[in-house]
Amino acid sequence: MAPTAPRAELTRAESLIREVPDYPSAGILFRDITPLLADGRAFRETVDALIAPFRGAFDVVAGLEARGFLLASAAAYASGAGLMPIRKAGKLPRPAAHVEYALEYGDAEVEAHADFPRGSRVLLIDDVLATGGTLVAAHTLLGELGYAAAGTAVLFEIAGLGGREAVGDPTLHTVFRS
Ligand SMILES: O=P(O)(O)OC[C@H]1O[C@H](OP(=O)(O)OP(=O)(O)O)[C@H](O)[C@@H]1O
Ligand SMILES: Nc1ncnc2[nH]cnc12
Repeated sequence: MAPTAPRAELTRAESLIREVPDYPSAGILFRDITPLLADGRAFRETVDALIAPFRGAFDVVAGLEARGFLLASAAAYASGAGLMPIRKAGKLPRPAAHVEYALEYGDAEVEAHADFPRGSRVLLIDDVLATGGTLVAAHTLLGELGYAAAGTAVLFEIAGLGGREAVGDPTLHTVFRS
């Protein structure tokens, strides 16, 4: 696995995150990571930085639909771990667990298959932490499936919305924060 990039490289990657006011609704400052993903070097360095604290401590990477998939699949590939997609309700043919939750701009439901042995160590990855509703739901889902939380890694943490406190995971690692 690649070594973690120098801070200057990560600062450049962070500068690529675009702020979009009033999307998807009035009053929301949307953090758009697509320009960062469009830059191959920044994409690779941020994925490496996401998983660096958890090296050797997980068997599976779980990603939240949809933007979390982009990071989690790259992280799973880079680390040789399996990939667990946590999908919005109604997208999986044989969901084994289902959780409803609220996020910064709406409500949602997530589901997952039980394709890994109970006790598997799962690293949870998402792009943005806002209120924490999504990650709390994902942790509940992992618990219902009998998996062990190996850690939580997020690309961008929005401060001031209580997300870190809601998630309450001492391992929570965020590469960038507002
Ligand atoms: O901390 P929270 O308030 O829960 O918000 C964070 C979540 O919101 C976004 O997902 P969204 O459901 O908008 O899905 P998307 O990736 O399909 O855009 C983002 O990708 C996180 O998963
Ligand atoms: N402000 C925000 N920007 C991007 N994704 C989000 N998910 C929840 N709040 C968000």
